[in-house]
Amino acid sequence: MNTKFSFEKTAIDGLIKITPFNAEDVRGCFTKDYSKEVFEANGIKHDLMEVFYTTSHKGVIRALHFQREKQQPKLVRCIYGHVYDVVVDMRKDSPTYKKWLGFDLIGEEHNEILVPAGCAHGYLVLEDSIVSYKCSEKFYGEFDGGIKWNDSDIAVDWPLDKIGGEENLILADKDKNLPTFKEFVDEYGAF
Ligand SMILES: Cc1cn([C@H]2C[C@H](O)[C@@H](COP(=O)(O)OP(=O)(O)O[C@H]3O[C@@H](C)C(=O)[C@@H](O)[C@H]3O)O2)c(=O)[nH]c1=O
Repeated sequence: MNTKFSFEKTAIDGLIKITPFNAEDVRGCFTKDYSKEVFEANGIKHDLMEVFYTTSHKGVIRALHFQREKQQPKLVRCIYGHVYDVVVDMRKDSPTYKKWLGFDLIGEEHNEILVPAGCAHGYLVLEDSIVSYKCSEKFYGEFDGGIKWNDSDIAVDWPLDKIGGEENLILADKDKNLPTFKEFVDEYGAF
């Protein structure tokens, strides 16, 4: 069965849910998750600058990240496994400023999201996973930033029950030491 790309807007402006082109046959599945031409035909300009992948164990949280300057729009897909992916709108002029949305990104479903500039992004790994990123801005280490995954102002409802509780959480030291939303905004301002 062949299915075309489909694009679905979300409550956060510029955050789009995408079902890629998939063709299944007796061998398995062919997936095309980015096409400049198809994206542009659907009103989405996303020129690739960098592509990278992260491999994570069940229980990892990588969150909530952004670049303080030159923010990176990114197309995010779990190519293997299952993650609960979260996007937080950090744009002060946005009607959904401080709102978060969560999505199950599942390898077998091939679904992906386009995270716009000005949003924080992260995920909880529900099964050992590989996540791919296709960014339209390059990585600037000096602007690497984020806010705490469990910030009380933002109050993301992470499904920690699906990893057997918070005691099973795996966090990098850098993510343990991120500022709160308020600390970040007090120092740098929102986007
Ligand atoms: C993101 C990134 C990291 N690095 C380096 C920095 C560091 O030495 C090593 C690991 O990077 P990190 O610990 O920042 O990886 P990680 O915590 O997985 O960072 C990622 O998290 C998710 C949620 C995102 O949305 C991404 O944009 C990115 O921020 O790789 C690059 O060289 N290029 C890159 O594009």
